[in-house]
Amino acid sequence: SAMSKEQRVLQYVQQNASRGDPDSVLAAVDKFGWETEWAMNLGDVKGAILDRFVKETAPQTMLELGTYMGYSAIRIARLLPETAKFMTVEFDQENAAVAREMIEFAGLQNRIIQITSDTADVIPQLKTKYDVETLDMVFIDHWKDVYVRDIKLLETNKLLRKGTVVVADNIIKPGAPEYAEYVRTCGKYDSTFHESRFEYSNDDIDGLEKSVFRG
Ligand SMILES: Cc1ncccc1-c1cc(O)c2nc[nH]c(=O)c2c1
Ligand SMILES: [Mg+2]
Repeated sequence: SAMSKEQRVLQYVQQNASRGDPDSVLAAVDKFGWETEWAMNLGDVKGAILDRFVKETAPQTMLELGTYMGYSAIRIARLLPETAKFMTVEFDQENAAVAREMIEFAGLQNRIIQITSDTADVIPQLKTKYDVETLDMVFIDHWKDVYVRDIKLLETNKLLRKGTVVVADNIIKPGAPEYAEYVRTCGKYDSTFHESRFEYSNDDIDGLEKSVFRG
C-alpha cells in the first residue's frame, strides 16, 4: 500500500541525512516540512526556543508526551548527556514505528526510552515501572484536549518537584486555552508564554508555554 506522510518523511531522511548525525536528520525533516509537505513537527523556529530551555535546564530526567515522528525527541536527546534518562510516549503505533526508525537513524536509540502507550496509563507507572523519582523537565506536545488531564496526573503522581520545568507546544495553534488558563492561574507554576511561529509557516503565530513548578 502507499506510504503515509510520516513514512515519506522517514524515507527522505534516510536518503538525504547522514546516519548518526542528529542535526542532519533535523535539517532534513525541516527541509521536507518547508518545501514538500507540511507536518506537525515542532520545527526549526519553535525548536530553537525549546533548545534554549533544554540547555538552561540541563535535565537528568526528562519526559515527552507525544513522540509523533521523533523530531523533538531527537532535538531534545541530542542536547542531553549519556547519563540522562529521557522517556517519550506515543499512543499511535504507526507513528511510533516511524519514530523508532528515525531515532535509530539519528543514532540516539540508546539515549531515548520510547514508550508506545496512552499517557494516562504511563504517567502513573513512571515511578514503579520506569524507576523515576521526580522529573526535571517535561515537554507536552500530544493532544491539546488532554494537556490539563496529564499535567494534573503529573501533579497527583508526585512527579513534579520545586523547579520542574514544563514546556507545552501549540498554545495558539491549534490552541490549548484551558491549559494556558490552568498553569497561569492555579498558583502552582510560574508560567511564561514565548510567542513564535507555527511550524513551517511564515505567517501563522504559535508559541510555547514554559511553566516552572513552585513545589
Ligand atoms: C495538525 C494541525 N492542524 C492545524 C493546526 C495545528 C495542528 C497541530 C499542530 C501541532 O504542532 C500539533 N502537535 C501535537 N499534536 C497535535 O495534534 C498537533 C496539531
Ligand atoms: Mg505540536
